[in-house]
Amino acid sequence: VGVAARDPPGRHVSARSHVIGVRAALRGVCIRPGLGVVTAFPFQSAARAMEEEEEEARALLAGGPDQAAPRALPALCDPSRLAHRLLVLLLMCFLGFAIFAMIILLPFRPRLNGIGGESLAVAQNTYAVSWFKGKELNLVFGLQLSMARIGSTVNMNLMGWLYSKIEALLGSTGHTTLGVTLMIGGITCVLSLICALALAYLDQRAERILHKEQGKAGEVIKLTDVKDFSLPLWLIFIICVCYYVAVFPFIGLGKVFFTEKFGFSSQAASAINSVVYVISAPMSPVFGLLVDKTGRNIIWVLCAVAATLVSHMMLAFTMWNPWIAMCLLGISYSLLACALWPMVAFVVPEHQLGTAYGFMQSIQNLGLAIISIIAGMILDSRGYLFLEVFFIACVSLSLLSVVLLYLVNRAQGGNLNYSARQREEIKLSHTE
Ligand SMILES: C[C@H](NC(=O)[C@@H](N)CCCCN)C(=O)O
Repeated sequence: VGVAARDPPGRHVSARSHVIGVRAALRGVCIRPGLGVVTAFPFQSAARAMEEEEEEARALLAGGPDQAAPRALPALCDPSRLAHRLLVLLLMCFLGFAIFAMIILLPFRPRLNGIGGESLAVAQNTYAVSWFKGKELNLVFGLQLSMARIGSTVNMNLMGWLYSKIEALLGSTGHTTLGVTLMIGGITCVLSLICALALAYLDQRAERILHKEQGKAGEVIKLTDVKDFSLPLWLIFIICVCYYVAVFPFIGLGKVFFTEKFGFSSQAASAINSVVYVISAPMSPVFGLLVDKTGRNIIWVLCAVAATLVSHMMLAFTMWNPWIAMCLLGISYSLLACALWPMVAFVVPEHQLGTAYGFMQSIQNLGLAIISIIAGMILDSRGYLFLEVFFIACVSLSLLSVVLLYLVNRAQGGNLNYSARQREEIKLSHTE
């Protein structure tokens, strides 16, 4: 490769031409080092290949706005480099941090945060896949979840303090103090907005620079895409609904459960009830990294759902210290969130990702709305043991769906359970 080369008219060409020569050689062209004499075989197609390559080189060297830019850009501004992806990741995380910090303030917090939080989550998931698929996707989901949890925790701890400071400053309680506190909390949304705008700009810029294809022929986004969703995707949805209905509504009713069944004080019940989210903040990125390094998403989801089942059984049928069960729930929930949500990206084409994630959130929330009502009714009429048995049934259904997903994926030769090495090999073969 390193031989001196001259093009046919005798002009010296740059090192890039060596590469061009070698590429041409690979296409069936023989180059005689030093002389720049090219023997083509077959001549015409090789000459065409050379012409194409030289045209490409000229465009690059001439500094065409799109083609040349990525080579000249510093790492932080180059969308194909890790440094730039990390910048994008930072924006994605702060987008979630701020909005979830604010959501926790809303008077209708239990689910009604639908318009803001859930739509944001769809956008965040779609950005994550678009920027990190085939790279650090599970870790990115873990980090996003972690930042959302930190946002909520910071907020829960800060807002009471802020309210009392404003109360002391204004010398009164009531709506003015509450309004000012909420107003200050709302500033976090401005931070979110800035992150969202920056992300939108960087995303469009990357599309332009990297020539990411948008809306190829036939790739129109339609709501009716839903009817074409594959069986594995539907199973992912079922796992999601059946799993989350046994976690979020349980935490919603958990405080009373711990006071009534285990005789905890109100403060201790609050502490144990929040441990699931407290664990998920540091553990989600760790599990995300683990899933990235090992692959095998279905197996991790299976472990997470099975561990959740054990945790609910401990809470239902034993009087063991409930901290053990709740810590297990926290760990398994963090693992599930990192391994389950990124799987969607493996079973739908990129242009349907937003629809798929939107649909997943919708049915998750529909399930949560219905099950929360049913859970309340069971609690009122039958008490906590029945309620726990109900949650155990939901998790068991989720477990069954994971096993089905494993079998379907295997039968169809799907990629959901590939090891990290298999994924890497496939990526390399596509690059080649
Ligand atoms: C990752 C998973 N996300 C959800 O459940 C979404 N519905 C987003 C929730 C956003 C806050 N309402 C999770 O939080 O475990």
